[in-house]
Amino acid sequence: MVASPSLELPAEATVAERHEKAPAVGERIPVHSAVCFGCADLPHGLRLESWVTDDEAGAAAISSRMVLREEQQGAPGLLHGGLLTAAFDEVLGSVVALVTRPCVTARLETDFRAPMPIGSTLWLRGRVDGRLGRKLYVSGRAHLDAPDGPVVGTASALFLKVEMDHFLRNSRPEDLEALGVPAERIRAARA
Ligand SMILES: CCCCC/C=C\C/C=C\C/C=C\C/C=C\CCCC(=O)SCCNC(=O)CCNC(=O)[C@H](O)C(C)(C)COP(=O)(O)OP(=O)(O)OC[C@H]1O[C@@H](n2cnc3c(N)ncnc32)[C@H](O)[C@@H]1OP(=O)(O)O
Repeated sequence: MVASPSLELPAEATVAERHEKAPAVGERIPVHSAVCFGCADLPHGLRLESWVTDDEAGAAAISSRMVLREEQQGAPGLLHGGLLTAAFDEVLGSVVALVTRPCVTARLETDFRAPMPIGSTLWLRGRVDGRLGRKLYVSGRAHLDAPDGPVVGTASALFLKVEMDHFLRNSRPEDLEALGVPAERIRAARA
């Protein structure tokens, strides 16, 4: 499958290794925010669980697991397609965060290859294929019911490194203050 031109890995891109402070191979990736739709243990969330995995080329890679629930249906008995894309956003965002942070999704393309029955488990993989300046090129695969089960979806994405100011300027002030960010710092970023 050929990705859109802006998602193609440039020849000058370099291998994106895990940051020295990132979790090691085999370790669970901690929930990055208690309110995250993707990884937090919320009644309405995807509840993805992720682990750091090994990669032949030394690139950052993860494996994730998601159980498909009744309330996630699109067609009867099948996962809503947008939720596979949301799952890839979480998985690919989490693998990028092993390299550098904070980053945001700029472009995300999903290929739906087979239906995903409710009650089954998705095993997703994400890998940072390369980095060029602020741009991180990532790809992912979703397998049904086993880490090496049939491939039901694939994804390619571009993430961009941003400064903390991105959140200081755009997140709701009350949410930032709840994280302990001083009101003065928020005001200064927005001045
Ligand atoms: C104190 C508060 C702390 C808050 C917590 C912080 C961090 C959290 C930590 C860890 C997170 C861990 C895990 C996360 C897991 C899952 C989260 C899921 C991820 C998300 O849920 S995240 C939300 C959705 N996401 C957005 O909300 C982004 C909205 N958007 C923007 O904010 C801007 O759009 C931005 C910043 C993307 C770019 O803006 P910009 O001004 O920085 O960059 P600019 O436009 O100059 O582009 C520079 C070069 O990228 C190329 N480029 C840009 N966009 C492109 C596109 N779409 N397609 C192809 N190429 C593109 C240009 O063509 C140019 O390329 P070139 O340099 O070659 O010309």
